[in-house]
Parts: sequence; C-alpha cells; structure tokens
Amino acid sequence: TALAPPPGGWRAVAEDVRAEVRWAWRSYVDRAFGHDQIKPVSGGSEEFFVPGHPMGLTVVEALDTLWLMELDAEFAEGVRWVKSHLSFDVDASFQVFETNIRMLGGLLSAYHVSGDGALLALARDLGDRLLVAFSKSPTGIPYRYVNLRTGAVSSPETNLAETGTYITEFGSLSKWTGDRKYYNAAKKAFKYTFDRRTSLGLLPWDVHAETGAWRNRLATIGPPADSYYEYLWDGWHLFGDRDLKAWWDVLIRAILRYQTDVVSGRLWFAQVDAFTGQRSSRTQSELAAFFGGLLAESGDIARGRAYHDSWTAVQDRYGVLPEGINYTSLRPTSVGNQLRPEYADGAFFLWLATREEIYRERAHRHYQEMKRTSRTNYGYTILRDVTTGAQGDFCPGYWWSEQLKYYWLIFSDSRRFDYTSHYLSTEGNIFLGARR
Ligand SMILES: O=C1NC[C@H](CO)[C@@H](O)[C@@H]1O
Ligand SMILES: [Ca+2]
Repeated sequence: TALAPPPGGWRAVAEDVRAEVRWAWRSYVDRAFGHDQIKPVSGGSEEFFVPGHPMGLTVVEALDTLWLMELDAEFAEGVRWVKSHLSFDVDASFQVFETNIRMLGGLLSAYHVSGDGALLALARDLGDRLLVAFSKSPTGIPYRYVNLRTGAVSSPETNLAETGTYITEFGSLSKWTGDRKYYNAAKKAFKYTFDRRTSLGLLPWDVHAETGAWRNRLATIGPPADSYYEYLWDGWHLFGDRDLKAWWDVLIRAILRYQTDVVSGRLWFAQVDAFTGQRSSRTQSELAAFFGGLLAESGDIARGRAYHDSWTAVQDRYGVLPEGINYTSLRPTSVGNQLRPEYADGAFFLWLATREEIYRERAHRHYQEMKRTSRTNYGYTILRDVTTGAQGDFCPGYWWSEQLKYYWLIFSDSRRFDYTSHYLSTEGNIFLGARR
C-alpha cells in the first residue's frame, strides 16, 4: 500500500527524524553517557563488549549520524567523550567482527566527517590490536576473538561474515595512514575462502581459521555469510580492486544460479547444499533484506527491486518485519525484531539507484511503524513480538548508526552528503561522500 508524500513533504519527515535523534541522544547522555547501551524502557544502561567495562559504543556509533544531521553540539559532545575516555588498552577478549564494524568503523567515519586526527590515531591503535587476530592465524583467516591488551587470540571456529567483513574499514585505515598492512590482511582472508569455493562456486558458511576446513555444507545470503558478499562488491567500489570484482562475479553468478527461488511469484534466495546445490530450507532471515540494495548497487536493479518487493509483502503483513520467516507462508520463524535496519538499508540503496518515490514511501512506512511500536520512555526499544507489540528493554548500537542515518539521507537531501559519490559500510558508517 503506497503512502503519498506527507503534507509537509519529505523534508518535514527528515526534520521529524532529526528531532527524534536529538531527543534520544539527550536521554542517552542524561542516563547512560559512556555506557555501551541505554535500556530505553527502564532508563538503565549496559555493556555490549565486556560486562562492567564501558566502551561508549552508542557514542561511537552515533557520531557520523549526528554530524550528517548537523547536530553539531551533540557531535562535539560525543567527540569530547571519546577523546577523554576511550582507550582500547583493555585486558579482555573482544569479538573481532563486531569491534571492527562498530568501533573501528565508527571512529573512521567520525574522522572522515571531521578531519580530527585524534580520531584517526585511536582508530589506528584499535586496528593494530585487531590485526593480531589475522597475523597469528596460520591461514590468515582471523580468529573470532582477540584480547586487546595481551593479543591472546581465541575461537578459530568462525564463519564467512566474521572472516570477510573488514576490507572497507581496514582499507580506509590503510588509505588514511599510508600503511597497507591492514588492507592486505583483510584481502588475504577473503582470498583464502574464495579459493576454497566448491565446484559449483558456492561457499559453505562455517570455516576453521587454523585448518581452513569448511565446518558445514550449507550456503546462505543471510547471516552468518551476508556481509562477506557485500564487502566483495564494496571493496571493488571503494578501492577499485579488480580481484574483488572478479571474486564477486564468480560468487554472485553461483548464488543466482543455485539459490534463486521464486515462490508465489516472489523472489527469494534459498539455503542450499554448497556441494550439490540441493535446496535445504525455504526460510529467510530479516537480515538478508539488505541484499536487494546490494543487487541494485552492483547493477542488477531488476532483481534488487524484486527482492525488496518480496520483503515489502512481509512489511505490509506485519508492519514491523519479524526476525525470520518461512517464505512459502510468510509466517514468522522468529517473532521479535531487534530494531533491525536492513529493510530501510535496502530501500535507501534502491532509491539511490532508481530515485523512484516508491522507495521513499517504503522507508517512510518503516519509520512510521518503528515510531508506533518501539518509541518508549528514554528512546527506542526492541520488540519481543511484532504480532503483539510486546517490547523488550534494549537499544542496539547499530540503531544509532543505521536506520536513523538512512531515514535522514533519503528524506532530507542533506547538504553534507554527496548523493552521487559515497560509501556507507555494513554498519552504515560513512567512509566516502561527507561534504564538510
Ligand atoms: O551487518 C550487520 N548485521 C547485524 C546488525 C544489524 O542487524 C548490524 O550490526 C549490521 O548491519
Ligand atoms: Ca549490515
């Protein structure tokens, strides 16, 4: 059901988003400043990486969003906190994937929008501590965890997304520091798994960092593989690396050939056995909804459009997408929603590729439904059940970095964003296209 542009036009929607962000940021500063996450119903706070050891996750995730929205006082407040409180010299094991896309990406995007060298220095310090997970691995595939102070690594049992979602953060760090070691480590990890693709050109999603052996047989475009494919295209787009483009071409061709699944006229991507191509399930994670935007970015607008249409049928039915569905019935396989951004992510990139109003209308519906169901005392909270509206008491860091930014950029025609030449990471962090 298409929504007509609202009375005040799209800019009015953008102003509404900015007012919501200013209010939610104020609540966070007043009640949880420096903690990783606010608990938006109770007004409490909690940590994401290390229990009892705040890393200011929400501050770091929000910085480039605040800047793009011209909330300059709030941006300065966040940068001041980072410069006076944030240290990575912590004797605890951090998940390499999450620390990279959230903290390294957040610092790099804050540096990109401000030019503040102290933020690049912090990013480089973190990059050096994360690099140990790659350099200590016999295959170059990173361990899942690294102790940021001691360099101790752990959990070689890992997956595609956590071995292949580094090239744009590490590559930007290499570009801005002049040291190629970060880019090279991220690319080496990519090449190792690509070289072990099956005869069908598909990738199982679980891998062992020390032996390099596959630990399962199934291929998916959803988690825990999703951003591996995203970053192959992104690395080509951002750095012009022809190897990454060649690897993307091989893998996307196999995905389209073996995982495409049209049910009741709707396009989905099945999980299949990577060695035989046999379909294993007709379920789909909401996190896969970004893929329509990625297909459009890579030039396949028709399939990107069709895949986002499929997810729109789900949004039309539930208002807020459930975490997972069975796509033969569209019934939920998981009824919550962790304030997920992927549908808005896909709508934003399809709008950038087509400039068709329908994608603004879809993003607007996503925003309206989020306000209707997730707004609470001190910000926005997750849903335990999209069919009843039952809320949790949790606000994930990516909420500050993703859908708020996508809403702002799709509705505001922001003067601080280059709409023709840009790059946003899988966490929504901007590494190209900020206009100071
Ligand atoms: O790539 C990602 N996956 C999970 C989160 C959003 O659902 C977020 O951290 C990021 O978009
Ligand atoms: Ca993502």
